[in-house]
Amino acid sequence: MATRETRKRPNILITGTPGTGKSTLAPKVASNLNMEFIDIAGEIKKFNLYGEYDADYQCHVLDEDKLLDHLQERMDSDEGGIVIDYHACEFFPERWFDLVIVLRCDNTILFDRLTERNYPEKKVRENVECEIFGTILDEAKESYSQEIVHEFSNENHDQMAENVRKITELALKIKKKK
Ligand SMILES: Nc1ncnc2c1ncn2[C@@H]1O[C@H](COP(=O)(O)OP(=O)(O)O)[C@@H](O)[C@H]1O
Repeated sequence: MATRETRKRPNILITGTPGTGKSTLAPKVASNLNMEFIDIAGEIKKFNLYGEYDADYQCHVLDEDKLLDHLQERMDSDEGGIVIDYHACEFFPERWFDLVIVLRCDNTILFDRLTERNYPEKKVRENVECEIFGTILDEAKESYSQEIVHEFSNENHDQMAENVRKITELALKIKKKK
């Protein structure tokens, strides 16, 4: 079972409210660092890692234990070098990550992005409120050591390019440390 001290290459979690740009940015970071990107949302669907059906939101609910079991072998490997993105972070084992990146976005920009996805009005509102309250950032700070949590605004393409550069730099610094 690898730790931050034993892992050959860093594992990176990109998190943030839905719509903050995780699935756009994470593959770019992985490619920049020649690391593996795991598409969590895709794997949940492909391997049916669901629990019960939520009638309110008319969708299946993730079974977190099934997801953790599914990821464990790769995430506990001494190799490391994995980038994942997910809109929650508190249920992953703290030992899995060397960097936790929380993407942020102005709530009006986020509102437009989520509306464009045709989310139901209730789901748009709840996600925008979550971003206003900084819920994901709070979860990250409560779940991981402060020094590995970084918050980046991700509102336009210049910021995305700058964020890819900064995250790459942070990851390479960790690699050099070993
Ligand atoms: N930095 C950015 N600047 C402008 N648009 C962005 C940026 N990041 C993502 N987007 C756009 O915002 C929408 C949501 O991005 P996405 O990566 O799907 O978010 P998430 O994976 O966090 O839900 C997409 O239409 C995407 O093209």
